[in-house]
Amino acid sequence: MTRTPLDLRVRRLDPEVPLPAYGNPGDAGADLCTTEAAVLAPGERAVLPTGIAIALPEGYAAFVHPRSGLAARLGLALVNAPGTIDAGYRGEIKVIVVNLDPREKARFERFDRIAQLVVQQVETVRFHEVSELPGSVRAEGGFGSTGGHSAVGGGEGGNHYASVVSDREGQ
Ligand SMILES: O=c1ccn([C@H]2C[C@H](O)[C@@H](COP(=O)(O)OP(=O)(O)OP(=O)(O)O)O2)c(=O)[nH]1
Ligand SMILES: [Mg+2]
Repeated sequence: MTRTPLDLRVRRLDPEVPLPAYGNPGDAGADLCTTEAAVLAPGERAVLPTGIAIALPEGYAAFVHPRSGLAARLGLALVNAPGTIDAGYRGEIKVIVVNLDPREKARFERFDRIAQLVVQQVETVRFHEVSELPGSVRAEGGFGSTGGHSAVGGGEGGNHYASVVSDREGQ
């Protein structure tokens, strides 16, 4: 069964920028382009404009996700991944990128696809303060409570994570 896509109003703030587009039918993320060329030195970050503004219906949010091809090839990450676009936001969608490659610059031309936008329904809640929460199997276990990882534990000087956890337990 084919689902009817949600109609979303988009404003082009740059008349030439391509509209966000899905690479394949059924993809979750629609690609966003940068309207500015950029060169990022190793470790450098930048806020890239997309030339796009949207009006999401109430009860929706859009999330700016990294593109895995750029992550694998260039070491490009989004500092705030995923970036949250609130339903009421009418400004330009911007993408906060960082070059995590230790040696190579990351170069982008105008209209390169730099990130992808995932539109989702979201709940808003009313927060009711209580003195006790209902029980659960997990209870307060977290941060690796279900088992370790080969990179964590043992190994010389490599267990910063475990020391953080045990410091907290001592408090
Ligand atoms: O990657 C992003 C993340 C956010 N935004 C825009 C849309 C979002 O609705 C607004 C605020 O984002 P967020 O709530 O994450 O930032 P904040 O630091 O909490 O700002 P504010 O105080 O405006 O909520 O900024 C972007 O354009 N790109
Ligand atoms: Mg906010």
